[in-house]
Amino acid sequence: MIMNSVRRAPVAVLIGPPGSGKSTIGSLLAERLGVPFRDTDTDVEGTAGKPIGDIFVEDGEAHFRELEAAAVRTALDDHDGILSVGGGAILNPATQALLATHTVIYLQVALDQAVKRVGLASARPLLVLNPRSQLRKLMEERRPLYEQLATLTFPTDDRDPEDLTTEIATALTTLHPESPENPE
Ligand SMILES: Nc1ncnc2c1ncn2[C@@H]1O[C@H](COP(=O)(O)OP(=O)(O)OP(=O)(O)O)[C@@H](O)[C@H]1O
Ligand SMILES: O=C(O)C1=C[C@@H](O)[C@@H](O)[C@H](O)C1
Ligand SMILES: [Mg+2]
Repeated sequence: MIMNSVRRAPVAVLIGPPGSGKSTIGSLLAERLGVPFRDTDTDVEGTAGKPIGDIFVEDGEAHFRELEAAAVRTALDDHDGILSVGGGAILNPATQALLATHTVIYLQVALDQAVKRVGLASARPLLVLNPRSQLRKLMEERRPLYEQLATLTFPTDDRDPEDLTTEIATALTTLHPESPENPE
């Protein structure tokens, strides 16, 4: 018997700047759709055996970006749920090319809200010194890439995470009505 291998691919890949809610909304969305959730930041930490902050300090950002590109490539091949990628993963040209063949959800956030949100969350090595100006700079640099790669875009400012998750789940069901996670 010859069996063709079935391609596994994420239901959707979440992109956006730090604090846009990729990890938070990604996890809620996966739960809502009954599929697994994966976050490449967590995969990179697993591979390196240490937190992202330590990778930046001990090995440098360039090494982190190599681990990140490999983690994204593996997850895109291997994961059939919701995938969140690190905020800067879209800077890598090979990753950009891979994402062009997937359903990509861009979570938008305004600078003010991103600053408040990252202030509440765990350490982010790129935002240790003057988080507001660092965030502004990276958001301005990356915005065109996020926009170019997005299949669907959702503003997240002043949105309740559960309500936003409902809106995204509905949009995904409309986009892919035949998917197994969307039974009639
Ligand atoms: N829609 C939202 N409204 C209010 N707070 C939110 C929303 N989405 C996320 N948050 C909060 O913002 C913080 C950052 O969210 P999260 O870690 O999900 O962002 P991220 O995009 O994964 O960031 P990073 O790129 O650094 O991994 C968390 O404390 C989270 O609870
Ligand atoms: O925006 C970025 O460049 C980053 C975002 C985080 O998700 C982590 O991937 C890391 O802190 C770098
Ligand atoms: Mg995250």
